[in-house]
Amino acid sequence: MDLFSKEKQHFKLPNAEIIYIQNFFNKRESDDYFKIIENETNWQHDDITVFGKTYKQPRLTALFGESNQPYGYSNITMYPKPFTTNLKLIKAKVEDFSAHNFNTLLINLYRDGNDSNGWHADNENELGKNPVIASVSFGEERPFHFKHRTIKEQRHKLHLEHGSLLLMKGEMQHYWVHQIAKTKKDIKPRINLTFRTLINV
Ligand SMILES: O=C(O)CCC(=O)C(=O)O
Ligand SMILES: [Fe+2]
Repeated sequence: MDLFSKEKQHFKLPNAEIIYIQNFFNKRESDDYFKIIENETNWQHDDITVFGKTYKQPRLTALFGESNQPYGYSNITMYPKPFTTNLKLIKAKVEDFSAHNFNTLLINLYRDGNDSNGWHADNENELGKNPVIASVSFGEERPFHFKHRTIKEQRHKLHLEHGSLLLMKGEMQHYWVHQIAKTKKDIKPRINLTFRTLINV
């Protein structure tokens, strides 16, 4: 039955391919995974340096990997922990659906509306040329904004619902940037899992 309630949206945009599945996990699975991941994860709170000034990153993070290869972005180098049983289950389902293998998982915990993820692209060399990135969301729904770097009218917003899957493919990480903005609304925490494939560079 679950299959029929899944809504799949396919967005064909200039220089990007985006697929969104609303109920990739059902409500019960999503509630359970939210609690499990929130409690089982050893959250990190890293410093980031922007224009020579050091701040605490406005969210908590954790990295999981199939090897010991570190992953670095915005002056942060993260060292992976081995995948847990639950994270392996989520990864298997995402891989099955996307027909793509992932070896790395970056998890973000947005504790409240003050937590955010500024405009960026996931374009590090070790992600390869046109990376496929799979993003699973649990908890509070937050808008995901994305805009084309040069085509100014290409600005969009997708509400990433509890239990949803967002696939970013094609040239997206070269031509587009994305963000999770802060909000003044009184909101509950959100967990986002981004599966990536690191290559040896
Ligand atoms: O929280 C999200 O939905 C986006 C996360 C993200 O862009 C990232 O971790 O690179
Ligand atoms: Fe990102």
